[in-house]
Amino acid sequence: MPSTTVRLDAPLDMHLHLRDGEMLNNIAKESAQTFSGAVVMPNLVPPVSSKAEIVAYRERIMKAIGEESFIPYMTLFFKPEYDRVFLESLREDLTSIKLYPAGITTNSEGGVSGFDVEELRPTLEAMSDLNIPLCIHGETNGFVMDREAQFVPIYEKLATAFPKLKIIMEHITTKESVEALERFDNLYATITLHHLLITLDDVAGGMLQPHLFCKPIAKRPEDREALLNIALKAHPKVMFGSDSAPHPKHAKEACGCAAGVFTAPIALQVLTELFETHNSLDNLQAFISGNARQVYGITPLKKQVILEKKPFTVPADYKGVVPMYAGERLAYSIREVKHG
Ligand SMILES: NC(=O)N[C@@H](CC(=O)O)C(=O)O
Ligand SMILES: [Zn+2]
Ligand SMILES: [Zn+2]
Repeated sequence: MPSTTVRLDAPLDMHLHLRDGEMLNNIAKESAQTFSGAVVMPNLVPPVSSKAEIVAYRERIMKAIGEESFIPYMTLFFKPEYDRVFLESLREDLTSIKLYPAGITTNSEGGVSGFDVEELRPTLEAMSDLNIPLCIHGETNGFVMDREAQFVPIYEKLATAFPKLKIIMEHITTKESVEALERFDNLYATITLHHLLITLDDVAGGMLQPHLFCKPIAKRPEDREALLNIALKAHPKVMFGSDSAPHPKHAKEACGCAAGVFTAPIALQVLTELFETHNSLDNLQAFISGNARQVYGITPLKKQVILEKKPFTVPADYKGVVPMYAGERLAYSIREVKHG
């Protein structure tokens, strides 16, 4: 009997941390081998915030991925002082601009400390005119389980004030964000793999699981349900964004565990199993690529990933970075990647 295979065309990861230096060289291929491209987050130390830094970071990424065909869709770290002339000068070098509230997540200290529309207007209007999407890590500094829901009014304020600006709610984790998506034409979202699978119970309900600790923290079963619901039907405003965020093992298995789940090497296999389990395989192509093409207006490199229903045991680590499901068996493995 022939084994079950699933073909994915040009998978895109619309939210990825590739890091820099040794980590970049160690992990970039884990995405570049199977994904056609990824939106690369700018939260380096210091953050990517000039044309020279974007261009140089892109070059370091291309060097790290070597022979693989892969497009890094570059982003700039949002600062309210960016003006139109500056943004015009690097329009061709970037895909979006990423806004972090100051101090809310890994390497976000230089982020935004207020959301006064008039203060942000010059930059956001210029972005709107230049058709540069705004990606946001949407959390307040309130109670950890409420941070994202508390940010929804800020999303709404921005979506109303800048109706032509594409605003992407990154790595959404709550039903409140899912509902906001429906209320505003210009709000979109990325959803991670882990937030489709886990709740806070998996992180802290038993023995603490540092490799599942991330920002935003995984929420309640009803939140996961709301995310699953729109992902499985590939709602046209949602895109896959792994938020794969590698940290060295010693920084995760530590007092003061760094936030981030490393999923790049397992994302396609696990998504395939998840969509199959829910009889939604027909929608996976749109979730993993089609919706992102529409929302961002991008044409990815041609790449076909053939997955096969054959167990794959997840390695304990990838060069010192522990992936989600380390040591466990997945139902699908990558059989082949075809180029062109
Ligand atoms: N998601 C995380 O928990 N961590 C990300 C930052 C981010 O995406 O917020 C990281 O850079 O480590
Ligand atoms: Zn984030
Ligand atoms: Zn992230």
